[in-house]
Amino acid sequence: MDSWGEVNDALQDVTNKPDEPVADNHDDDDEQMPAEVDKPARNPRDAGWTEPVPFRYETWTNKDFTGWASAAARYEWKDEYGDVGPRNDELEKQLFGGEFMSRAGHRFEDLKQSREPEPYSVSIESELKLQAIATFDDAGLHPVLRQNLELCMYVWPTAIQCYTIPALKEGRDVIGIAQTGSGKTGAFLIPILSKLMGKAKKLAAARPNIAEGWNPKEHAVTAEPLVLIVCPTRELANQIFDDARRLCYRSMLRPCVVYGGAPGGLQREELQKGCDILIGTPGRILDFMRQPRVLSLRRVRYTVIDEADELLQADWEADFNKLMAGGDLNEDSDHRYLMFSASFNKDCRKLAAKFLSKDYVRIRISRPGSVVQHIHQEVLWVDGHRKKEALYDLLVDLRPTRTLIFVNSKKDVDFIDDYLFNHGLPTTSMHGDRLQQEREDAIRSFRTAQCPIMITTGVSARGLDIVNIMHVINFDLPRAAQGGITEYMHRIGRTARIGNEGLATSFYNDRDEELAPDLVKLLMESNQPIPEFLESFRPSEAKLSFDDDTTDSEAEDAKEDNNGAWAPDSDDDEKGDNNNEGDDAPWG
Ligand SMILES: Nc1ncnc2c1ncn2[C@@H]1O[C@H](COP(=O)(O)OP(=O)(O)OP(=O)(O)O)[C@@H](O)[C@H]1O
Repeated sequence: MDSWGEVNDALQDVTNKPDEPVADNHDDDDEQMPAEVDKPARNPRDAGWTEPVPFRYETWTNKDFTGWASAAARYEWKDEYGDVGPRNDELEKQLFGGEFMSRAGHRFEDLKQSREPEPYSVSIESELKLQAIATFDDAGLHPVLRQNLELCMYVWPTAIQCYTIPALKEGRDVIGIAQTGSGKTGAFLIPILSKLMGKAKKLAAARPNIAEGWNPKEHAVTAEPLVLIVCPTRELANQIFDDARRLCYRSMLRPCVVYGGAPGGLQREELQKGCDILIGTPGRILDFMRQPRVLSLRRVRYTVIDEADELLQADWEADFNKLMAGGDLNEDSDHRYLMFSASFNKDCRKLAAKFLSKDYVRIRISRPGSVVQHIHQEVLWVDGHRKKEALYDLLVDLRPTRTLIFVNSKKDVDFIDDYLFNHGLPTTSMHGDRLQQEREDAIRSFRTAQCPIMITTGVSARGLDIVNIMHVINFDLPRAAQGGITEYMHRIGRTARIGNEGLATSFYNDRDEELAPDLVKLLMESNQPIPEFLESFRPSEAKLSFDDDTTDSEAEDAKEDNNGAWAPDSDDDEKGDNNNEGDDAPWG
């Protein structure tokens, strides 16, 4: 897309205005898709879209299939290596050579720490005087890790990395909050792996010398990871595993990933080859914890909870406690806990504090729950009965670009996918009822742009980092039960990552009114246009207020501080905005 003006013209063609009402015969509770209306006119090929590609049943349903994401190649250490392993050109190409890795965009400057004035607010809560690093060279990183950052083409640290790296160096527990796509994964992986690389030989459990051959019956060991990273979805676990494979390159640290839906046997075998960094979804980690000969958490030094506010929800308390207690088996008191997310309200903060040491450091870059400025947000009025035609029009009117479409139910994912596919658009789709092989195929074909349009539920709202998603479409806006405005923020954060720009278009009609007040505040905060039909939801008070993790004393201070850009909304404090009872249970 060349100009946002061009985008705007296309968007105007799509919407029907609320002042020209079209009869909407939908029962409010009826989530059924409407019957097909007019056939779309333009051909996707004329619009430049590639041919649709069907799901590869023969490949993915082959019982001998071994191409699971969890089996991806990683650097295998040999006993005879000294401190650094030799290069492996083939693997290096696979790990770093990809055109499918996100690269820093032209707005990356906005994410850096040392700009005056900074384009975001920074709040550090700690009795430590935390000295942010300005460059990776300031950070005293292990040389192998430093080289791996170069291979990743990370030139400058982002603000959350600038503060988290020294906090971990000081040996503190951390809550890290920063906007979507601002490098939070690196913020925990870089300092942890750098610290461990120097000591891996001393700390890590014994493992087989795989280079001499691998026979599970003879060589299998119990996995005793030094790092446990827990996250809510399988796709996110795989993505963190990919980052860990890159950053562990040429070191003896061996990452593994475990998640539901994929063969447990294959994952067990990888664990039994030795595992220093374990990434996974809670359900599968707990499964392996019940097999003490396969997995023991007694050596864990770092437990990281990614998307922590999602995993801290009350529904998951029992499992969460078990996971955290598993790590406590480490008799050594030197065990750090870290929690990260782009959203964190006050309730989460209270819960989180129960698991962290008293002197934990809280690092907040920008307001928790805020949206990066380089997402262009558009809200269009589209009546329920013509949403799918509007979606088609939008897709063929804009220049083809990688597009992620969110709907609120699994049934509608299937429906919209069929509709667009049958009208010649190159779609794929994913939701929590799909077989794991279908999920992995969908992500792969979306990532490689074989199918540049993916339709999905909230299961893809958090964490997913796919290069060049230029457009996120909320076919349905999230309901309160699906996380409301927090979910909206995570969904649209799949575009405009690491300093790139992107567009988020949301279809709105009177069934979305419950979201309107929060949506308007978020649009105002991020300097986005407010459409006419949302004008009446503008807050009456001049200063915007939000439900975030600010404490009562900070709230008082903020009320007194008339210069502040934002302040907490004490009325909202009790609400808890993360009740994600949505469509897909996060625990894989
Ligand atoms: N310092 C850096 N320089 C360049 N690219 C980076 C840097 N740090 C991270 N990245 C890249 O930025 C992208 C986004 O990072 P990441 O997925 O960690 O974001 P996030 O803050 O966790 O987002 P979300 O809240 O959506 O989970 C990734 O592709 C990552 O490789």
